[in-house]
Amino acid sequence: MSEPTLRLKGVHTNIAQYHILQGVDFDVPAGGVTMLLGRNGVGKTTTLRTIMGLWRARAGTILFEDRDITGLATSAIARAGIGYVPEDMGIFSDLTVEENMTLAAIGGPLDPDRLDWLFSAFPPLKTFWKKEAGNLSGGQKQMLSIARAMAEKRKLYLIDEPTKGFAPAIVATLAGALRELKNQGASILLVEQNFSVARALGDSCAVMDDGKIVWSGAMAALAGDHALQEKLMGLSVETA
Ligand SMILES: Nc1ncnc2c1ncn2[C@@H]1O[C@H](COP(=O)(O)OP(=O)(O)OP(=O)(O)O)[C@@H](O)[C@H]1O
Repeated sequence: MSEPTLRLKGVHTNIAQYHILQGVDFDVPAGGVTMLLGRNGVGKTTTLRTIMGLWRARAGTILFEDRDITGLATSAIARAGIGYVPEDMGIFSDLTVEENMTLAAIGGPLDPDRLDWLFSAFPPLKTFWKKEAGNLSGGQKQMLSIARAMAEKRKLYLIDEPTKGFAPAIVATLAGALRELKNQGASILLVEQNFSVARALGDSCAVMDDGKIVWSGAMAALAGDHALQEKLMGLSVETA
């Protein structure tokens, strides 16, 4: 396996008095999709937020391309080359789609070729370019949220439950865009409860329980072992 793009070593995070991450260790290989799976409430979102510096690790190390990013400001982590799609989408409802996209491009103006690609992946963004984001449907808001993280080429994308609650056609559009991003050579760390999407997109996989990684390996190995899925993730996995 190639050198990891991201490495977490013994990461502990507290939220208020609660000890949520209890020594998280895993690697995200360079290129391809790493799934972060596990039951509800085991710490997946907290892991992504800790990587982005939105929660502070109180112990442990986070290395991005061999650089220690633990303790850096979120803006510095983004500038280092990590894009983040939060579970709550993080878009500005009062601003237009265009303004949302323009603000997301932290390095300068939007690249026209990049924008053309995003329009082909997410056609509603072109249709509603001058409209307020608050007027978009839920699926279109999610497209905007993902497109914002993709507004500039990044080395690593952290994406939190992008398909949650959406109809199959929207799920297919979102998954198709993530596949294209992967085919462009990006590294993606993806939290996803829809096991069909996880199986279709994932190359490697880390499974969390109770604030720790309890299994890691090839996605194909987990996808082919129903007893292991049941043991690690129980009934929270949608196998449809
Ligand atoms: N702001 C907060 N204040 C207090 N506890 C929190 C807060 N955010 C998360 N937690 C707790 O931290 C634990 C881990 O939550 P987290 O959102 O990381 O889990 P998750 O694996 O992403 O779950 P889900 O699939 O439900 O999003 C949960 O017990 C949750 O209740």
